[in-house]
Amino acid sequence: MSAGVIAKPAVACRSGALRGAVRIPGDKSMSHRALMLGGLAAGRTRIAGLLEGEDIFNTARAMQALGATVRKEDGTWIVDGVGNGALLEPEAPLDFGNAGTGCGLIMGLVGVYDFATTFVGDASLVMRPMDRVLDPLRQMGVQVVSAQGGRLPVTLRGPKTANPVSYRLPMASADVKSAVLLAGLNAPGITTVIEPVPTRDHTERMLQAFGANLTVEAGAEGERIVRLEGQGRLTGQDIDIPGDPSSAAFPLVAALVVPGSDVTLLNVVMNPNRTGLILTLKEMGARIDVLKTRHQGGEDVADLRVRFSELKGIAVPEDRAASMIDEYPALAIAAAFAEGRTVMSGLAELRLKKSDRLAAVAFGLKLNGVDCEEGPASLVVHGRPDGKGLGNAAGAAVATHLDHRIAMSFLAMGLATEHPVAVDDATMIAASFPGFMELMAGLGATIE
Ligand SMILES: O=C(O)C1=C[C@@H](OP(=O)(O)O)[C@@H](O)[C@H](O)C1
Ligand SMILES: C=C(OP(=O)(O)O)C(=O)O
Repeated sequence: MSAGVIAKPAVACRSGALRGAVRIPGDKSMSHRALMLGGLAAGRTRIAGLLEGEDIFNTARAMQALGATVRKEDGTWIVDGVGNGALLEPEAPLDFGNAGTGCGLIMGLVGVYDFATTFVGDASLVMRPMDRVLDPLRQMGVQVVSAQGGRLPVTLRGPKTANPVSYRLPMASADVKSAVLLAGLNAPGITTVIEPVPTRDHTERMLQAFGANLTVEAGAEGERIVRLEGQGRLTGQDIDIPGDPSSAAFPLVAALVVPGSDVTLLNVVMNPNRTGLILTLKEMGARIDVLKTRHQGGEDVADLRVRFSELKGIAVPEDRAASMIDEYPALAIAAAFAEGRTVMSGLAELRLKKSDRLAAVAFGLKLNGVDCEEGPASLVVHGRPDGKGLGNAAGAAVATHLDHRIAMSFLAMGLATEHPVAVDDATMIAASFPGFMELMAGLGATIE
């Protein structure tokens, strides 16, 4: 949210059983990539199911500033691309608002071009370290001017000809992997990314669908080696984007913790790099049925039937973190209603998201009566299955720090606590889940 926008507090109250079948909005990761590759490819890309969230609109505006045409016609987004290698110099700084992925990926996409591009963002985005993306770009010959630690505002100027690199990811990050691959599209020869821990692979899948020569090979000890041939032709595609599992997480967790609930979430991406939350909740005793598995937009998708469940705490395997990185705030809410202790570890990356999510979740849980311990990269939650005594009778609000997932997680929590749960600002929910309030109300949730 840009400075000057007025915060909109919200309160969730203990609700009766949640019931119904709902369609989850389009996947945010896929929506960013569809607009970027559509804007870059030669010819027309038609996108159905695009997430109409603020993070995505910022990517759409950036692609327009780089020469693509983006418009909506009869419910479908139509993108006319410039052709690989033919992005235009933007006339003004590109403003990514709250969106780290939009910003990081487009730094790769356009940063290697031989002109200057400036990147700006909101009060959350300017706090986020972008050096993780800028370091490989520097190796490719990009000149970087930035605030301290690679923070925004950042200005990039590419070399006459970019060096293709072989880059081993120092952290599990699909954003960094994707930025390097997108930069490699404009470098002669082969760009290689080695990821020690697999992360979401939507960039690889979509690049292949647009015609890029990209291969994935298994390396030693579970490494993935991605090789991309630069300067190839990309051709516009028709894409049908399925529902975002990271958005599904909120009604899913709400249905698990509100007694009597029986909810079906339609059309959810089931890419194995995105399903860590479902696996974890099932280990905790969640009744989640994965129904009608099928294929859409190059991904497996399914409907999820979710029923109220008696959950028990577990130790969440650390090596699962990348497959549920955005879902820990929602998982922490499920853990607040589980019998016993839930131990989440390997969470250093959570401190670098739209907010310091480890601190924000621990603060919100404590404010609402949940016993928890925050470590440098871990969170232990002691659950209270019936929600008795939980919530904040005095109406104190959880600080959301411009983070949509903190807002939605705590609103889901308040549906099953004895006292209401308030958040200081629900406006950021529009980043990823514009119809959240209406969707939850349709299921029977009381959120004001
Ligand atoms: O590639 C993506 O679309 C995303 C990757 C993740 O970030 P990292 O790759 O930095 O972990 C995730 O947190 C973000 O919401 C979306
Ligand atoms: C971290 C997130 O997004 P981004 O990194 O794109 O800002 C998110 O949506 O949870």
